[in-house]
Amino acid sequence: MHILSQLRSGQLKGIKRLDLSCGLATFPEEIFSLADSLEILNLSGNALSSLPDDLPRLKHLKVIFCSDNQFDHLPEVLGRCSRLTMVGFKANQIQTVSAAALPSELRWLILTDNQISHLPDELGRCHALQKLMLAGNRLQSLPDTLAACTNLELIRISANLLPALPNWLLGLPKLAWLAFAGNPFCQEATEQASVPVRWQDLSIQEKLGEGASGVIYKAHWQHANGSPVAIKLFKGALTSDGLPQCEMAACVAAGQHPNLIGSIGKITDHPDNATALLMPFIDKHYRNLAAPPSLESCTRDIYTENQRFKLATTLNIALSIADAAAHLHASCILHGDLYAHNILINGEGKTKLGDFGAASFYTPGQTLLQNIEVRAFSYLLEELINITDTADAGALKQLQTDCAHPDIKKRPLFASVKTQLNELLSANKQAPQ
Ligand SMILES: Nc1ncnc2c1ncn2[C@@H]1O[C@H](COP(=O)(O)OP(=O)(O)OP(=O)(O)O)[C@@H](O)[C@H]1O
Repeated sequence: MHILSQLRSGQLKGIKRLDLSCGLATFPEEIFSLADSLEILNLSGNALSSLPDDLPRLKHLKVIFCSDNQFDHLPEVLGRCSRLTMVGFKANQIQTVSAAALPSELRWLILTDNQISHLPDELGRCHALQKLMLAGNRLQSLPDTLAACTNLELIRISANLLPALPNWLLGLPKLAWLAFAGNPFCQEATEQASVPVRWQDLSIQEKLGEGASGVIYKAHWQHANGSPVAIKLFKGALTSDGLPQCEMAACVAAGQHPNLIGSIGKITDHPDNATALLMPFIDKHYRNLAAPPSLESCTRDIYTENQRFKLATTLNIALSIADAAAHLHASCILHGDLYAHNILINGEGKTKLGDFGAASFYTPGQTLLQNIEVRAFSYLLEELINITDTADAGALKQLQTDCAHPDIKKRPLFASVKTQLNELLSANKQAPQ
């Protein structure tokens, strides 16, 4: 984080990224002194309601974040910033998004947690769009023109007022991550008999991890016979993917599976009325398979450079995740965020899929939605193949290509994926090592 005096004194000359959060009510003119270098401007957490008309003077600007400010419209000047590819205006009071506000090279648009009831048809002209985050708005419809955004890979439309899931979603050839829970058309979760857990019966210990939506703590629970548990304490009423109560409902409904982190129950009686979920504790030998996407990679996870697997390990990881996904689909749950960064893995290659923040319930009549998740699996498979030491990944690559088929109907379902992976595992065991 930078401070205003550094900017004013000229200390920041030449920087590519500026982060300023200091109660700004107006855009500091001094930012233009960085016009020759600035690519990423983060003004989140201020009191801004407008941007200057001459913003395009920041001629290298690629990314702008203005989350947690006071905008009531998406500033039209953004549409004139020719290099802008990422626009993040989460948690404002935006009601109006006009066509003029959309930069032509837009890849990533975040308008989560606003008051938007209408989006312009011209959004469909943003052909580079890969990531569209609209959870927590008042949308009653989406522009049909979005069918032309064939590069869209991730869509969040949870917690809106949509009467139905648009048909064109199933025609998007690259769509892999979809979240739609908390809309009027959605299946209510059948309330599962989950164990009631009282906050008073828990003693909180160290922090285990933190994501955008919550903080995870280790804890002891009176009824756990001495074994540790984990708590996810949600940060707010809305996450970047949807509503905490939808996440908890899906996590509880998912039940038990060896490759899911799973849940124990919903926590009641939190002193600040925070939403919280009790989960089994996953021991410290497990770590995240990858880190979440960067601004550059947009939709693709980041792996550490020296991470390599043998073919047998890759096949086992793939099989365990296909099995977990098949288990979820058997209960009509779409995970919605099937990503390596949501998979914990231990030294023996055992995996646990977690984070149900983007999960949605679908009806048995919407089974084609499963094929969207199969595309997410294909990305995971592609990444795993890239870090696998083998001269013979041909058959696995073919499976990956099939799972990524641009025609959603031609992708295999997870049951078939599992069969194929089992065959590959048997063949690998018989091959000379
Ligand atoms: N049951 C658990 N036991 C141990 N560690 C856990 C457990 N659940 C989560 N963690 C740790 O906490 C991290 C964050 O968890 P999680 O992905 O659920 O948070 P999040 O807020 O939903 O993240 P996101 O940014 O994707 O919304 C995980 O990556 C993992 O390292």
